[in-house]
Amino acid sequence: MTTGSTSRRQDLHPAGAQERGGLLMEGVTLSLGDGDATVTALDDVDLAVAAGEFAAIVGPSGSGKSSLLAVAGALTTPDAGRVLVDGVDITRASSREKARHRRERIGFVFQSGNLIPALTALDQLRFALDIAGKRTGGGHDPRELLDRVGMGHRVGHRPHQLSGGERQRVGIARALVTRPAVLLVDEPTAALDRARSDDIVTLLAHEAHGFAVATIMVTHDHEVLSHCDRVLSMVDGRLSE
Ligand SMILES: Nc1ncnc2c1ncn2[C@@H]1O[C@H](COP(=O)(O)OP(=O)(O)OP(=O)(O)O)[C@@H](O)[C@H]1O
Repeated sequence: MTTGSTSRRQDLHPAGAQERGGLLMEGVTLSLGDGDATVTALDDVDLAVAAGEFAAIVGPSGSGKSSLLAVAGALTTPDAGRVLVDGVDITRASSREKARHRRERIGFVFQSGNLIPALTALDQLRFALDIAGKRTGGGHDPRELLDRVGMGHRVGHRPHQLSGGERQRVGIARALVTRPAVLLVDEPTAALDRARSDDIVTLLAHEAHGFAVATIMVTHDHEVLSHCDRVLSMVDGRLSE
């Protein structure tokens, strides 16, 4: 773990990474609920995650971590502030454009893979490419990517034929196959034991650096933080280093 000094960040960037914009959030504020029940889920949040950087966000339950991922992923529009993904302001986009940004520029990894039950590992990735309009170009080769994440021997398996760690590997490959600029990861180790949790977070760090993806992982698992380049804390909707 480092504090993310400039020199370290530059060291982490593979060639070409500087051409990508990563994630930038400026003055992001989000209120949820109505009337007396209104909660400030995000309170003037500033965050810059560079291409190829792997940042973790920790904080107590209800502090705003999921809200931050939702705003960064163009799922929720903030009340104020702006969010740039690879240089594009997603807060000003129409619903249709937001959906396109999500498909083309943003990858999501959930707690336990969230794979489609009927599809093989290979088809999970092909389907993601289809949805992003990248089946014939612009994405990674699905077989090569599955091989890279250690799943080359399981391409024909469906989710129920895979272990929890294997499902998570396929979920990570699926999120990366479209070559997103930003990868948003929500509690990826919640369903895994210690050894598999370390494997999965090591893989995320490797791919964030190798593919120059700005990666944000929300986690309650403090044991995996040593694999991250930066750790940020969220308390009452405010983010601090
Ligand atoms: N749809 C909603 N309507 C009203 N308040 C909400 C809504 N969603 C979340 N909140 C509130 O916003 C705040 C931030 O919630 P958020 O889910 O972002 O926290 P979190 O840090 O992800 O929590 P956890 O670690 O438990 O998942 C909390 O006070 C929560 O109760």
